[in-house]
Amino acid sequence: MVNGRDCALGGKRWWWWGGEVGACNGVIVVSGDSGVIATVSGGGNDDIGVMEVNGSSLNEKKVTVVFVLGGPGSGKGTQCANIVEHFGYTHLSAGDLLRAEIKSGSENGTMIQNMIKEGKIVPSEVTIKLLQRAMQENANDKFLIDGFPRNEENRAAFESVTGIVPEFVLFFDCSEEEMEKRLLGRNQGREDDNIATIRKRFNVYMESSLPVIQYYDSKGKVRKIDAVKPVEEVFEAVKAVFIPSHEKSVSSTTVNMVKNKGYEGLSTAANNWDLK
Ligand SMILES: Nc1ncnc2c1ncn2[C@@H]1O[C@H](COP(=O)(O)OP(=O)(O)OP(=O)(O)O)[C@@H](O)[C@H]1O
Ligand SMILES: Nc1ccn([C@@H]2O[C@H](COP(=O)(O)O)[C@@H](O)[C@H]2O)c(=O)n1
Repeated sequence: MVNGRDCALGGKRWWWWGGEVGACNGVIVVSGDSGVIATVSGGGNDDIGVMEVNGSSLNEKKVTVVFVLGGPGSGKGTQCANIVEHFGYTHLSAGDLLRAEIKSGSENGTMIQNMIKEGKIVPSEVTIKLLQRAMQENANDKFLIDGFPRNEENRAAFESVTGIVPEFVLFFDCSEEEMEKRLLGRNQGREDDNIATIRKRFNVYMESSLPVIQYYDSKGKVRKIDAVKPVEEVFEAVKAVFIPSHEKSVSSTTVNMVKNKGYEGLSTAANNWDLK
């Protein structure tokens, strides 16, 4: 599976990978299968990830993660931009991180480029490392992870390496016909937005990604959105998922007050509020 070692410490499980243990910044780490424990202070090497397993913690930072899934072209990136603006999340697109890795001249660049051209899924180890680094480098503690996990290997490896369980999974449900039309019209110069690669991406989505969505559905974590509708209508449905339930009930109360008692000053805002 993933390159790393784990061990019990203080009743918790810890995982580390990459670099030298002594270079890690102020975190307790474990030096391998023998269970030798080292407490490290000072130093600093961003390539090392140390996480508490079985808790949503990343380098001692508690994080909230929402996975954003759906077929290629279902509108994940478009809606993530809206969510960032309205709800203060940081958007991490696995595909964008992989494309940036190609541009950076990384040793994995050629392999990643070939996988993307073929619509295939890059090994989890590579993608998870990019996601971890992006979360560690960002001061925010709320992340939308878009286009990940793409298969069972992605899902299981992310969970065991980071210990992060998603808050929920936002699933954009869209017909293949509509997705194909959108991808062919996207016009962002992406090497994989051609009909041959699009077909391969659809096959990978059906065979490998849908089972992941089904897995989370069985855990009651999927929030399904009808993504065939226009952008604004899709976002109305997305908002209803992100607005905490207590806020919804407060606005519901407000609407009832407006309806029952005629609070005219509040009526426009309250009536425009989309209650779901
Ligand atoms: N609801 C919508 N209606 C019509 N067009 C849309 C809608 N949402 C997004 N689009 C357009 O469809 C194209 C694909 O959208 P987007 O890049 O957000 O999809 P995606 O799911 O992130 O794709 P990928 O998985 O390939 O990265 C873009 O050109 C975008 O402007
Ligand atoms: N978890 C992932 C996500 C993406 N890829 C590769 O990137 C391509 C483009 O992804 P988008 O989300 O930007 O459409 C995708 O087809 C894969 O080749 C991946 O390997 N693993």
